[in-house]
Amino acid sequence: MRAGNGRKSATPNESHRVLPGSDNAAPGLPARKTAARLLAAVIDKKTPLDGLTDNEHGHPQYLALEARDRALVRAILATALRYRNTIGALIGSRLDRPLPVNATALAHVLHVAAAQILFLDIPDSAAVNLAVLHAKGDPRTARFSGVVNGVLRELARRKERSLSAALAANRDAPEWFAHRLEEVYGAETATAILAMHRVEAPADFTVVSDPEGWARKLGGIVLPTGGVRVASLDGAVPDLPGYAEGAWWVQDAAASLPARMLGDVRGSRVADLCAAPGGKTAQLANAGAHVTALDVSASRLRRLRQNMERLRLDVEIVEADLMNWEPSAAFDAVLLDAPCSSTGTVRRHPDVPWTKSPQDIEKLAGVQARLLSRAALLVRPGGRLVFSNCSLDPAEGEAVIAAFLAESAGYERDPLKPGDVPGAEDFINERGELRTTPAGFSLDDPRISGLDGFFAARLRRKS
Ligand SMILES: C[S@@+](CC[C@H](N)C(=O)[O-])C[C@H]1O[C@@H](n2cnc3c(N)ncnc32)[C@H](O)[C@@H]1O
Repeated sequence: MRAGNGRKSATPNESHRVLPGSDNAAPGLPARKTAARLLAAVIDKKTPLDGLTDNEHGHPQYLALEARDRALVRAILATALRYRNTIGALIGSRLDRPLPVNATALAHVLHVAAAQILFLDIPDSAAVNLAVLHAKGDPRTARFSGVVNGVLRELARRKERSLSAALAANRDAPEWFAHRLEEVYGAETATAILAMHRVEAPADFTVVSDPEGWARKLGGIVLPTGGVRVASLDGAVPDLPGYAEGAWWVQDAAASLPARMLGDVRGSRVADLCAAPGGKTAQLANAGAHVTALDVSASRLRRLRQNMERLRLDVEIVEADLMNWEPSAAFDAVLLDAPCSSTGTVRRHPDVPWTKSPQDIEKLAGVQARLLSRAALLVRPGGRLVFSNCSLDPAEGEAVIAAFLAESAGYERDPLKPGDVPGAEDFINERGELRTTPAGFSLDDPRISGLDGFFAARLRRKS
């Protein structure tokens, strides 16, 4: 199959004009075009997918679609990103020579179609025909429409034979990320983490009470950490039983652990810094603390307020930058769930490794160090401070804490002991810190296994 030669290859700067005669009204074509456009934004411009597919402020092309097509676009993109290298290798194997490096528009059309053919429940013929129409309608790809047709038909014809070998031969992550996981966790754990990144995460719920009852009503299981896990949801979260009455909130099992590391907070004054959208605020308020929830983002605080209203939890909400916030008195306990690279959430956000870089991790580690030094000033003598985030990288976790302790004589470790947070015993490291990865909670069925990657350390301000 010919990919065309370098001289004739398309340039990324060509316009997105639609060629005359292309069938723009074909059912399903706008969804495929949108998927390719958003894939380009993620891969070429490093734009996070969450923003592009936000139902209020998302990409205009996405917002123009009906709800069903939006869901299709999200499914195509999640699949195309989760299996990006496997898909790329299979496309490559059907080409005589690699695609020219600047033929990115063509690559995105092929990846969007291949994701459907290889992994989604969509007829191969529909995926191929729409990709060909798509290619014909865009001046950047029109001359490659024959290549698109040939490559995708071959891919569909041989998928039974080639897919499992390709899955075994490829790591579905950018090289920097796979390499870093291996360096930090060793080859075996890195492989297990990357395998979990291919699987859609289950839905986890933190319940106000009666986990067994809610597991039955939601069709799930009770996790060792006390939350409820459902393999996949039937419909939208607000339509589930218990939503309106505030009986639970959606929160990954790992994300539920840092707030519990503060211990018994009943009646204590607790500051949840970097609080929005409020999963940990809800845990602390539900446990009986007087919570001050602070965040710098007004829009994220709006979501926090709505969540607290639904859960009927009373918390003080402060919109401020932690770096210059001056509360009137110190707190009994402080939780700092700092902004991070989010590399622990790849199962839910498969764009993360493709949009983040080692430089982002380095920059975020600096932000975390500054926020931690600031948060440390807000704890009363003898009080506890928990620092957490959802990065898999020790530069944003273990190293931040080690550096903080090295220069903060007024603080000491308050190591986590087995039993402090029931169900988290397997995740306590030798320094008494919490470290989870998606390879944890490994059950027989991968669809109900795993948890987000999280780090949390507990410190005490010396009296
Ligand atoms: C990881 S999220 C917090 C998630 C939240 N703790 C939860 O469990 O739902 C990090 C938050 O930090 C906030 N943030 C970032 N920089 C901040 C700053 N300088 N001051 C206050 N909040 C900040 C962001 O707006 C974001 O909401």
